[in-house]
Amino acid sequence: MPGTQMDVQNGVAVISLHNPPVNALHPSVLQGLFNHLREAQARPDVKAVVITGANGRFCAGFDINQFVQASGGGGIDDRINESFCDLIESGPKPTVAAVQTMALGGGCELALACNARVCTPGTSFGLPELQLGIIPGFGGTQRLPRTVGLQKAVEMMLTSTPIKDRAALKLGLVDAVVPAAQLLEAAKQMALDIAAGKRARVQTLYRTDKLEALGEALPILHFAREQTVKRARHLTHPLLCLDAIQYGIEHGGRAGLQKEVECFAAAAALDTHKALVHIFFAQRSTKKIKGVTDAGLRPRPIKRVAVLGGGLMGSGIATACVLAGIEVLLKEVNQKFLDAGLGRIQSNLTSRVKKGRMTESAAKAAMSLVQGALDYTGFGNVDMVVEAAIEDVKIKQEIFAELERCCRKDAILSTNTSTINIELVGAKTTCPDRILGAHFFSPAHIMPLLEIVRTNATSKQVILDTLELSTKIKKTPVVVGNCTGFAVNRVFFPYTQAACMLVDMGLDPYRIDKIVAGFGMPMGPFRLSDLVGADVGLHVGKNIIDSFPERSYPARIIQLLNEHKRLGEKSGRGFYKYDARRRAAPDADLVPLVQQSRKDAGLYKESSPPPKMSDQDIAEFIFFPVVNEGCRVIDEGIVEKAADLDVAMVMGMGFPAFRGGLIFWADLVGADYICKRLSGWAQQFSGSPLAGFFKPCAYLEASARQGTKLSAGKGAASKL
Ligand SMILES: C[C@H](O)CC(=O)SCCNC(=O)CCNC(=O)[C@H](O)C(C)(C)COP(=O)(O)OP(=O)(O)OC[C@H]1O[C@@H](n2cnc3c(N)ncnc32)[C@H](O)[C@@H]1OP(=O)(O)O
Repeated sequence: MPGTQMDVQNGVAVISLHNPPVNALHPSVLQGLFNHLREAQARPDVKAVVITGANGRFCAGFDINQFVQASGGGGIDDRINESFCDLIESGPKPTVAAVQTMALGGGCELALACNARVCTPGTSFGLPELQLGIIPGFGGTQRLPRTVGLQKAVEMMLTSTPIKDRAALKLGLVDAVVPAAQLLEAAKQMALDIAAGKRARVQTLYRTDKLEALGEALPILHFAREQTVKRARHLTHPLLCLDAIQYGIEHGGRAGLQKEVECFAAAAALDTHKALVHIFFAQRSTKKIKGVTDAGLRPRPIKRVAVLGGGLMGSGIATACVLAGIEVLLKEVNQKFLDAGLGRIQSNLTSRVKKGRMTESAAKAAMSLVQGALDYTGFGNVDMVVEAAIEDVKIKQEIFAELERCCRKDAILSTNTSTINIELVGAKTTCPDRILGAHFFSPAHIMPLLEIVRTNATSKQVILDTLELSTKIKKTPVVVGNCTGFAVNRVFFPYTQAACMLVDMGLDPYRIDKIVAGFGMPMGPFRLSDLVGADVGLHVGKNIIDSFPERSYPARIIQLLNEHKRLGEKSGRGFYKYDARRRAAPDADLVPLVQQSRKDAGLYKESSPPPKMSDQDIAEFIFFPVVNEGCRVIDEGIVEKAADLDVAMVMGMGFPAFRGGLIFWADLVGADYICKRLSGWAQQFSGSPLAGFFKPCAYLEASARQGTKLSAGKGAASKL
């Protein structure tokens, strides 16, 4: 049961938070804390109080589960802030926080309310509430600026980025950093020193020495607001956070606390908060696979990986591995390609050094983990192979047959194919249980998602080991079933196809891109097509069309771009034209291609006006077919749960996290509405092959009819 414990020794009451694994502030922990504080403040044998966390961790903040269970901010109100002021910051006896490992969110706010803080090396301090769609609610908007200065506090809150012990010491967020074994003693001594008047008792809420003068503070806040509107124009809660900070600066910390409560409640009422909390838990639940992670197996460590192919993908995968300390054997077909592959890994590492993300010596150490190879010598030593050769079934089949001969009998054999059936890839082997897809997204050392594609034959152990690898190389894994496009590319195929259809219907591609970016995607479908390359688009599109001909729109414009060598960014022209710095601009030369595509499609006559469609119509025309395909993927069991698809869409395609992922968003819109709109378009195109593109699938229809949530999963919506 979550709670607190109190132990009084030599005049100091040590109160520890207990709620494994991260001592989150569950209401019963807060209740226990306040009860113990009241007791300690009243007891004559207590001179001072130390607050710490059990099991080597201080606290990761308010219990986020409460936001799911209780609506409207999980029951956070101004009574908690009053207790922080009256029992921790300004009670009769001084308080010191003894912090290990982490003080995040409410945990950091708790530490800030104490009169001093001591921590262990490596501890992180931060207020990451904004990443959950809320703002700090236990006084962080007031106490952090008064501790580290406004500029730094605003940066920490708006970016949700924690700082480490050394930086915290420099900024005055902690008073001392001591080894773990000395933490409690140091904190107790500091508390007694404050009680004895040997050390000043700091009540942060009333401090002004670290705050910039009003004339300096207001421009900082103004600039932060401008930047927020520019970078996160869909989000309100960062502005609410700035409102609370500003109010406190103008009216004092105590009034600021009141404003913080109001702003917190306003943020907590928004869908953004619900969506981001959903993503927080969904991201953690992708690692829990029924029948695999609960099967009592232990993951085998992967220390050596062979990567086949040193192209963009292979070199990115190799980079991700060496960054995690994994040895890599990079194989290429000839010395020239091998040198190019090694060069790419080196330049990935150099770029990290330039950005200050790693030291030169760390980059050198990482590069030393890579060994080049032109044949399969050395493959007998690897724990796993990731094949990233060209997308050709025959070549892949030969490679896998060779891998079975050269690798250990327990080595995992994976392919990074984005389109080819995994069973086909392994067809010429006798070890289907060791074969799976490890589908990385480009650039593989940066993109956070790893689709782990299992076939019916892939063993639990192999899936478990690959899950472990994903954690090691800092990727979020999503385990998916084997089908064309797997989860991400399959669900997203209607995205580009619907956008191309709109162009063929007479709409301007640049308007479409603007609307889709306005929806929250990092870029519109045409800008994305240019980034990926029209040649890649054509190749992937062909696979999709071959697999799902009854619901595909063969986008002629992509073919025309290929014919005219307008492959996108890499060739300087695609839907857009690009300058030397790869900045995109609309291109008038695209017009003849668009006209040709429209002529071929026969959906629009140049002499008539384009159809009248609002921005919302356009967004729905593009995203609702994507939802429809997502429903099929859930229904077919390609993903284990809808939340996995949400994570895959956010991390693989940049679907806005603040909308909670594809299916979470679709449920907010409503299955019934989506189904009606799709049926309307299917009707509009009835008699033409396009009707199939929009036809609602059985799962969506059943959800709409029965009023069940799309996220409820397979079986929830009976198709009868
Ligand atoms: C009023 C206040 O201002 C409001 C708040 O405090 S809101 C909360 C603010 N705090 C945060 O946002 C921190 C969220 N947590 C994290 O960033 C990371 O979990 C962490 C850095 C603490 C630990 O990361 P890591 O070691 O990779 O472990 P991770 O898998 O993320 O978490 C371990 C478990 O703790 C849970 N957890 C982490 N923080 C939690 C929290 N604040 N509440 C409830 N559960 C939490 C996770 O859900 C996970 O549970 P699981 O094992 O059942 O899946």
